[in-house]
Amino acid sequence: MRVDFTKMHGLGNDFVVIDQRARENVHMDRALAAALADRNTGIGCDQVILLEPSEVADFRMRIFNADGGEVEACGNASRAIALFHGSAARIETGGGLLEVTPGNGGAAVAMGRPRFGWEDIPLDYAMDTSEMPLSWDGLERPFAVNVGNPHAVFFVPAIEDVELGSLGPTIERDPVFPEGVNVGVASVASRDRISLRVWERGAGLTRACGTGACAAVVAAVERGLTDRIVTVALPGGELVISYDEDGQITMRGPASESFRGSFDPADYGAA
Ligand SMILES: N[C@@H](CCC[C@H](N)C(=O)O)C(=O)O
Repeated sequence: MRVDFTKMHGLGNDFVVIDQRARENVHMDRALAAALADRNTGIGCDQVILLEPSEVADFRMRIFNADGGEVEACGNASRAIALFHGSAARIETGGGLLEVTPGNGGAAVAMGRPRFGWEDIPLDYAMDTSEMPLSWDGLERPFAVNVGNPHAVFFVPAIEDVELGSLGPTIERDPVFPEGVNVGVASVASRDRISLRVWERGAGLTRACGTGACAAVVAAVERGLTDRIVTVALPGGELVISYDEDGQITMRGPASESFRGSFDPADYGAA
């Protein structure tokens, strides 16, 4: 049995998309997702995305990180799926309902409202999430926020000076984050522009992270560092994030498709 997939991209974040809205083609689990995502022996991607029917929205999007773990949200994949679907849609995710509108070579995504409670991130114990009283090798006092998935954002003078490749995994797996965390380092260039690098939970250093961009802007606005509409420059390109007075986050940016193919799950160890 062969399973069709589409390779999609959002600013260098890349996805293997499997559409199971009409019927289930494959049972996805941690081992199969990790095997498909492997860049040496699999198709290669940052996240495997599964589309399924939904009872509460137009369809459901499931997200598996490159390590195979299933997670709640993926901003860049949301734009890619808007493009794949081809028209405006409401999408059910583990992190909440998203509204996507394709256009201008990408999409706008209404990402919902951020959550700031320590139990919502989640953290292991109560503390001020807007300035966590912790540090890791000079990276200190992150802003923790859940934008559908958990993020810790550190504001630093220069993002390229941070050893994110070694500090990222340490912070991601610190017991203070019982479900792990995505780690962002951000620098504020002006009231409407920041630069950002992200170590993604379960995927490592990626060229862009859409939810990371949302988290960084929410953190910057809440700390009074920027206005509410901010261009976020990531290694893979730019996103525009707005965080309105009502607390709603909207992400705008590009997405693309590169190729379609098929695979036999048995070649990746699936029964
Ligand atoms: N690439 C993403 C985020 C994917 C999930 C994340 N690694 C997590 O574990 O929460 C994005 O564009 O938001």
